[in-house]
Amino acid sequence: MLRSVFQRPTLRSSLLGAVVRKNASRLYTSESAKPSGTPSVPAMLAVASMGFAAYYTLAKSREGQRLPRARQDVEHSAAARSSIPAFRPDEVTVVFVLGGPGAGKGTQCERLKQDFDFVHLSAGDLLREEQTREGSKYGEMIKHYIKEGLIVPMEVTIALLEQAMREAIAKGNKRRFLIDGFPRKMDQALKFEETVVASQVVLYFECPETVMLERLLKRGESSGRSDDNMESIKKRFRVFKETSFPVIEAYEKQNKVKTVSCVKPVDEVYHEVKLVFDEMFKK
Ligand SMILES: Nc1ncnc2c1ncn2[C@@H]1O[C@H](COP(=O)(O)OP(=O)(O)OP(=O)(O)O)[C@@H](O)[C@H]1O
Ligand SMILES: O=c1ccn([C@@H]2O[C@H](COP(=O)(O)O)[C@@H](O)[C@H]2O)c(=O)[nH]1
Repeated sequence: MLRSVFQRPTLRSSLLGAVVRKNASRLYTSESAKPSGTPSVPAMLAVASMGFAAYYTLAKSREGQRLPRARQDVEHSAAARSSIPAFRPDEVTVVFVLGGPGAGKGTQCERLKQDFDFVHLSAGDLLREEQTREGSKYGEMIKHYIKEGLIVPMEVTIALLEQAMREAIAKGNKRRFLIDGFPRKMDQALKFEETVVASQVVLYFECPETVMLERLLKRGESSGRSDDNMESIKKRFRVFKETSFPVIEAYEKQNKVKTVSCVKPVDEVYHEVKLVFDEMFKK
């Protein structure tokens, strides 16, 4: 049974299938859970085309930087494919690493990648990199979303993740990925699994808000992150609780979640995490 450290969000559909149906009838933009009415058709079209344009321009702008990648690869990338995933799950392993802001996901991933030959891809890091990349059309938008603790349009994040995966495969033939801090919203989870690759397991770091708050404020003393301050942290907690935690619940219903408490010191948490990985990924 998945335990939430938060007050439980409004009861969501119990099966992922139900979530899919629910999401299909609702317009997802990038913003986190806000009470929404039925959007107008022009609004839906506008947002959909913005998302597509965002993805397309990002893919285009980075095309030249890619490691050997044929034109047909671009044409088969997420924007163009309808339902052909980029990778096969028997060739590429993806572990989603989820948990509240400051739970310790990045810290544990850094340990795991050393012991289990995984590539660690933090969605937040990729977005921050894109935010400061010279010439990026999305820098300002990403900056705003991060400061406000909102979820960047999924087309941008998925394109960055897919590209980073392709680069890791081309560079070192690495095929195991820890995707840290993604998916944060149900539509991202579904789109990633449909267009990139299905995940194998979800590692959920459970941590009370009080502990995360203390860690984030301490990290904020030196991180330079625009969102490691009380105002942004509160917003990030709310988005996690309302939008991201339901993703974990949905995966839990598929029996894909391994939960580890992140409250103890780093080494002790890692001991628990290693037990999970030893069982699943021992060479
Ligand atoms: N088990 C732990 N005990 C004490 N401090 C920890 C522990 N794990 C991580 N930290 C510290 O807490 C802070 C947040 O950790 P980390 O950056 O790994 O979290 P995160 O979940 O990746 O955060 P975010 O989602 O905001 O990127 C860091 O300063 C880290 O050094
Ligand atoms: O899939 C994602 C991941 C992250 N974001 C945005 O980045 C910040 C920071 O993420 P961390 O994982 O804490 O580094 C997050 O609050 C979001 O604004 C995103 O939009 N989508």
